[in-house]
Amino acid sequence: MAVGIEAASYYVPSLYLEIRDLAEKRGIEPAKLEKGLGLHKMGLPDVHEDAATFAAEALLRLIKDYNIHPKEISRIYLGTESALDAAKPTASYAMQMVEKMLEAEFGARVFKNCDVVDMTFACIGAVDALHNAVDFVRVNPEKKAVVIASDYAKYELASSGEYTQGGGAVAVLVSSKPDLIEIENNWGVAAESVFDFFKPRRHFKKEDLTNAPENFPENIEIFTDEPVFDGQYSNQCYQDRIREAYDHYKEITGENKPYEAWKYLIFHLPYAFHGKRVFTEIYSLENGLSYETPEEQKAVAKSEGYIQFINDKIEKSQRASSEIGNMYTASIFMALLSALQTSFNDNEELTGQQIGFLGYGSGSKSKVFAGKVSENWKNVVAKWNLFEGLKSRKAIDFETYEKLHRKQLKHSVNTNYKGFGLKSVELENPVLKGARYYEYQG
Ligand SMILES: CC(C)(COP(=O)([O-])OP(=O)([O-])OC[C@H]1O[C@@H](n2cnc3c(N)ncnc32)[C@H](O)[C@@H]1OP(=O)([O-])[O-])[C@@H](O)C(=O)NCCC(=O)NCCSC(=O)C[C@@](C)(O)CC(=O)[O-]
Repeated sequence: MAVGIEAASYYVPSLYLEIRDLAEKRGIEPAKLEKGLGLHKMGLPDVHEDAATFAAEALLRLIKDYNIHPKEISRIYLGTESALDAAKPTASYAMQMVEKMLEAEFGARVFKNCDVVDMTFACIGAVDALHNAVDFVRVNPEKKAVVIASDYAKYELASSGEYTQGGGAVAVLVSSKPDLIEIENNWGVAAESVFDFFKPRRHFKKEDLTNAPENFPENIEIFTDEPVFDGQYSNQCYQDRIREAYDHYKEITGENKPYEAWKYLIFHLPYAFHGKRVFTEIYSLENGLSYETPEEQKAVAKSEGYIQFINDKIEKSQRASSEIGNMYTASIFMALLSALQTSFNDNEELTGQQIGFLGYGSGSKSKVFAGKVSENWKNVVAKWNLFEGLKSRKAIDFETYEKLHRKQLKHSVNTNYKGFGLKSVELENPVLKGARYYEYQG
């Protein structure tokens, strides 16, 4: 039975900063960011936006654009690492926002019987959600599930992660009528617990710990919005995990060089050029090329064969990432949208083509799997207008960016915005302290 993605939609935050402006202010050569990492713009949430509003926007668009009856949705699985609360799922906030918008047409609490949950494993959480949703539909072919990937990738100012920031959401409808892409049931998996990138949630105090060792510092403050990370080590973990998951995929499928059959290779993209930079290892192993020394690795990356391979199989998936930045869980889904939108715009025919996916989440895990493009794919893509949509965002200057980052702005940059927005956070009432309230501004 065919199971996969029937429909897809996305939301990108309404503001952006030109990467050149950041490079200039931080004293970084713009060519390093543009030509080395493939960065052009950095997508940024306005004051009223967060992972919940991104998710709600993408979900509402999915329902409206494809005329989905919301009661047909049995499950909403949200992959995120930008959770707004450690207990109440971000999916529940998104669900409530969308329910309110649908009330006039479908009545109150349209998702009353919908199974809603968050899944977290850094950037691979939404691939896990997809994996689970696909399994769910395989067992229940008459049912449908929505997977949402929603995140805000925020790093410390002036850190090496700063220029890779971004955000947004992608929502997909998973069913046994996969009009966009059928997902095959072969999942290469590789996991290892490492500290390449993580977000410790507590402010540690020695007095709070019953068994604190003698040398435990009196008070450690760790802020939670921004990750603790080691950039080059995270690159290495990513490269190791995808190699292991790719090997596992080969073991499961018995295929020899699976990537050769893939029309596109869709990676988790922490920045646009990451996939093409790390795939050199698998490419070398598959083609019997030496990959030991840095010189040999450079030679593979610069070889005519590899450059042709990138142009054919990876480049189109990078385009949206260059304009948005890291979307964490949503990056791999956006890379798929980017490749399909480009093929659509170029009038290419993709029906029946196989697409390979290489997901990664820090901490760490990779999943490698494949899908087959369906006959109706163009009808699904026709709703996106991805690159046109990106043009409607508003550019901000560097000073505004820094204030936004430091949470120093009291009002939205786009006062006349249209869409979901955070209206208030309860600070006084002890039984509601921290509750977040959202409204739609039409
Ligand atoms: C990603 C890094 C490590 C990059 O770190 P970096 O130090 O900014 O850059 P680099 O030195 O690794 O690479 C710069 C590239 O620019 C080139 N370059 C240099 N100068 C020029 C010039 N003038 N003209 C043209 N090119 C130039 C240079 O040659 C090189 O290209 P190469 O040749 O190696 O391919 C950093 O940005 C970082 O720490 N980011 C945050 C962590 C991260 O994104 N890690 C990625 C892997 S882990 C992951 O993907 C998971 C994650 C992060 O999404 C989180 C999750 O799972 O939740």
